[in-house]
Amino acid sequence: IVGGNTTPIENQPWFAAIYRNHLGGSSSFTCGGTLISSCWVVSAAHCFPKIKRGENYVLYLGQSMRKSQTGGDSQFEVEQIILHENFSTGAIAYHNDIALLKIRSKTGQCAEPSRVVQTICLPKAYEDVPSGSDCEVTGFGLENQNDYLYPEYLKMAVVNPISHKQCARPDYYGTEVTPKMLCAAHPEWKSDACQGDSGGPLVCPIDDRMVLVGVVSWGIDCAAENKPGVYTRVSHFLPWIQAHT
Ligand SMILES: NC(=[NH2+])c1ccc2[nH]c(-c3ccc[nH]c3=O)nc2c1
Repeated sequence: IVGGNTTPIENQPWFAAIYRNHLGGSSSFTCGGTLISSCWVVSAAHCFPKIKRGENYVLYLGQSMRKSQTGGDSQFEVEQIILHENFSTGAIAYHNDIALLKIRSKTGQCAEPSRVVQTICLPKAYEDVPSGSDCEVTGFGLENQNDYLYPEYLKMAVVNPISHKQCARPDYYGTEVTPKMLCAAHPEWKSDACQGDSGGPLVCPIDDRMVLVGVVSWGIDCAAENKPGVYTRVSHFLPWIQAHT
């Protein structure tokens, strides 16, 4: 996250941190995710390139610090990874960049709600978010696109959705951006998601509830002028989510 602030997990209790296990026992942070029900986390398909069986990934809920893999009650195995069947890579865009992860604790349980673990609400099918909304994007991604170390603490930034028309302008992303994507940016291009935030949540207040409006997907650079963050538009994938959970 470029700009924004550190945030305790209590403020984003649906946030999931996804790590890849490597041979030899080490693990590296891969992507963010969002808890949508006790057993299911939504993330981005591009986070799981050469689809490997779930055993290669481990997922933490309830963590405000990246390396504090205390294990125990907040650690989950990834039992199943479902990539959108039409996921594809364009010139700069990812298409249908959404994945579902089925999680399971060591004792075979799903997530238990607590002060630091909660599900997020899903939008209604094809529901639009009021433009100009103050939405929140959260993750352990880079604080500056020239960094190479991820921050230790979870961060959150406020960004505003922008219209498809504006985002499809030639000096923005042109025809690379489609109506199944949502663009969001800071009015002065001061904060944005960045590498490592992929898969994480863009949540917006709709009728006094926080709703999962976007999944961090792609962008040119981070917090660059006229280069908004691009998110998978969750409301356009509700039938798919319902069919697979
Ligand atoms: N500006 C943004 N909103 C953004 C979001 C996700 C990104 N993911 C990446 C990225 C860059 C290089 C390698 N892997 C990545 O995911 N850049 C990104 C930029």
